Amino acid sequence: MVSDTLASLAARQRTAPVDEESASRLAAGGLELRLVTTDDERDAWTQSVARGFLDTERSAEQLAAVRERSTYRRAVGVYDPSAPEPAAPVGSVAGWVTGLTVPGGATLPTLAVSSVTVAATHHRRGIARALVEGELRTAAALGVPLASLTVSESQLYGRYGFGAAVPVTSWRIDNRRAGWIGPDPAGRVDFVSRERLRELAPALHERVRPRVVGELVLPDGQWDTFAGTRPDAKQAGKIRAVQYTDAAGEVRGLLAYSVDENLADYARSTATVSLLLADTPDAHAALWRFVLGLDLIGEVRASELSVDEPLRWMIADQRAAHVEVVDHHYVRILDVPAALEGRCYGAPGVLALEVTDPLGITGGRWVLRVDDGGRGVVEAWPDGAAAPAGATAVSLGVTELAIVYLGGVSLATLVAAGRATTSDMAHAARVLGWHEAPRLSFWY
Ligand SMILES: CC(=O)SCCNC(=O)CCNC(=O)[C@H](O)C(C)(C)COP(=O)(O)OP(=O)(O)OC[C@H]1O[C@@H](n2cnc3c(N)ncnc32)[C@H](O)[C@@H]1OP(=O)(O)O
Repeated sequence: MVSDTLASLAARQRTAPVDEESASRLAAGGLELRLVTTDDERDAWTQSVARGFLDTERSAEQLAAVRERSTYRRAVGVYDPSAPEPAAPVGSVAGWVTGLTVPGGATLPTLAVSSVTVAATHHRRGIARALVEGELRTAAALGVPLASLTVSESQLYGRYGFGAAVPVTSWRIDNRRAGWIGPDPAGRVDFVSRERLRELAPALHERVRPRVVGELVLPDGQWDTFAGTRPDAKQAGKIRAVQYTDAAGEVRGLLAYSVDENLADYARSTATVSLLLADTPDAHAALWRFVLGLDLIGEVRASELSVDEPLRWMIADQRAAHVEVVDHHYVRILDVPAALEGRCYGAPGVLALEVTDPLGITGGRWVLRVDDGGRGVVEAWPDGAAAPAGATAVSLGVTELAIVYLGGVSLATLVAAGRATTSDMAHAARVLGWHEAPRLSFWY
């Protein structure tokens, strides 16, 4: 459940004025930075975003569906008063405050950033930089400790302090070859309607999400995308929905997949899993077992799975699966002490941290003391003061701190890559590490 703090931060972020520094930087180039408020502005903004993401012009029905489902998001546009159609923004960004699961199971507020586009007529003039930096400063000023996003291109966001904290895997499985050696759970698997999947998924996700580091509280409207229940959904009828019910009669898992026929060899068609939500190991195993056993299917595809996905250990022939690791969920720390105190740690110890932030939002020096239970307390470490006796020194950029923040990448790896330094690599890596790989199961 979204806490009151999260809801109140989200409400304040939605209506906060645009960042003055970015507004004046853009004004110097003859451009205006504005919040999108009216329906007409929202529709024009949505059309610009669709074009920016190589999509088709939106129909009236699609615009209405977007309007109805995006009230939780703040939308900001950049306008060019000298353009022939000045009401159409030349730059866009959306952002909303939601919850991110961090090591230890706490849900911390994060500014989810999306829909960053700049018209091809106006690109490479600093518009995206002004939009992203402005939204980060606005969220930081409100006290939001983190920001996060998923990306179209990997090299765009490191310059703003975002780090690829949650790598995930994409799978292509030769299901005939794989061979099931996992469990055969006692519950039952049934096809259900997409509407039923839509109805059950939000509560099931909120049961699972606090246990999975890296997952976000999902805006309600996104479930319509998974279930194909938006009025404007494309090819919604391709989505097949399945539920797993345990022996006690409780629904513990949901699966959505679609099939593409192989016209050259019908018996080697492809099934693509778009959602596999499991509350128990039994539900997880039963749904994978079901999908790998589908008739007429020669390949099963799935993406946004953990780098440590247990499926690997439920198939007899691991080489039947081609697994690719991809960068997926990027995190930006906006408040180092709040972020560090929000998570738990892999081992006790004292770290003396020097963090640099090129945007000047949250760089500085802190001492992190982690107790035997893995809880961390952060103290200021003033410039010029010596580090506490016995502390392990760690020096890194805010991007690198974000990369290790969720425990998905070891500090030892970043040291080996020349992106961080420490006086005791093994100890610092153990403290900052976490026992489970993080995951984010969707794009936003
Ligand atoms: C969270 C999300 O929404 S991810 C989606 C990102 N958007 C897209 O992929 C849609 C298509 N692309 C676009 O709309 C634009 O090209 C954008 C938004 C990526 C960039 O917008 P621009 O206004 O051209 O960027 P801007 O001029 O502010 O450049 C900022 C920096 O990013 C760099 N940059 C911009 N685009 C790219 C790119 N495609 N590849 C590498 N670097 C880039 C610039 O060189 C500049 O670097 P610097 O300031 O460190 O010297």
